Amino acid sequence: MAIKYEFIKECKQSGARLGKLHTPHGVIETPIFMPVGTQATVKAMTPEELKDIKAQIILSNTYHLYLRPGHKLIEKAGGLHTFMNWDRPILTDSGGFQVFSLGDLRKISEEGVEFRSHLDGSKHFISPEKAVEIQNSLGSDIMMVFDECAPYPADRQYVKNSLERTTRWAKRCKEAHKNTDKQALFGIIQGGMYEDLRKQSLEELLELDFPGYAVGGLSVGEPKNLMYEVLEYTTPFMPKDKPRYLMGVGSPDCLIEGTIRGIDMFDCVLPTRIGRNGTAMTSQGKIVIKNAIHTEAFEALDPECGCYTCKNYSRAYLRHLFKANEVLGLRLLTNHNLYFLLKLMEEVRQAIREDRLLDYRNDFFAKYGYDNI
Ligand SMILES: CNc1nc2c(CCc3ccc(C(F)(F)F)cc3)c3[nH]c(N)nc(=O)c3cc2[nH]1
Ligand SMILES: [Zn+2]
Repeated sequence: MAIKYEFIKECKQSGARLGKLHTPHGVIETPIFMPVGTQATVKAMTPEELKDIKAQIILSNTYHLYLRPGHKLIEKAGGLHTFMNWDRPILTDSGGFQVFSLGDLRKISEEGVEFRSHLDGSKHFISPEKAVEIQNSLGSDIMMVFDECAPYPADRQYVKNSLERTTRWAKRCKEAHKNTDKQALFGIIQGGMYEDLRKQSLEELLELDFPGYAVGGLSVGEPKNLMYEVLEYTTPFMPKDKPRYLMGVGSPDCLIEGTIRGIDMFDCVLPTRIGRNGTAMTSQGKIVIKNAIHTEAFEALDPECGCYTCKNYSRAYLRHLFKANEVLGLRLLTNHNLYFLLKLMEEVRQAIREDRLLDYRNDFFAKYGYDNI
């Protein structure tokens, strides 16, 4: 068995789940936030620094690594864990979302997707089988099926046709997946914002009996309340004894609201992306460090934060680094933002243990403000 999900308890106040995900590269406590490492690196962070802030699993990407440096090269290097010196769990996305959102899409057919590389415009073709082959070469602990993430908004007929093809592709991925004892393949539920189509997608994928399921097709520009609504009529029908991954979701409010609605795993580029352009998530809401008000602010970024950045540097220094375009600036802010979200999820897990996640949510928003990041 490549992975084993251990359900520990449900929060009496909110229905959120506490669990453990056992993988060949270690145990992951859920609910969990997964740092994004698109090109085999969580930008500006070394694996040791990721371990220091208690990152348990990171994400990487089939589409990017296939285009550069190539999955065959990484296979020759001994797989992605060896190549990037990360010996804890890795989850790879299948590339479907990236092809649709990054590549210059040529056309989708039953066979797969033809696209031009966003790097050099060269023509490529990814099929479900190819997406599985790439992830088998990378050796990730958790692989995702090749799916189509329908755009938002999209009309009902398009979404229905798309989810049905995604199910056929999921079946082909399962048949092409060789390394089942070491690598777990997760199904991805589509169906847009249509309750009956979500149910259809889930039922079709349940028949294929994946070890874990992701909720795809969300965080694609829809209002947050609509995303929450889709979760409310989808997660209750997902297997209780298997992990649930909400793809592309990671602002603080969504992590808490998603956990309350039964999600176990999250990812998001926000903490690393906004960290590189000088925005910090703090317990008092977000801070734009280049703002002049921080010029002579000699206090920590976040007085309540225990991270390396907040223990050793002032806002004035961080502002100076960003104004001077110094690399250390984005490293320190990335470190803080990742620590902030990982710490948030640790507090969420503790709140579930003590059956008080709704209270935790109210306290958090009272301080943080319900504005999103
Ligand atoms: C931002 N919103 C969003 N992101 C979405 C993603 C990408 C998630 C992802 C995975 C790995 C990485 C890596 F860079 F770290 F590798 C980066 C991002 C989706 N992925 C698939 N397969 N189906 C979906 O239906 C889907 C919906 C998504 N909404
Ligand atoms: Zn900090």
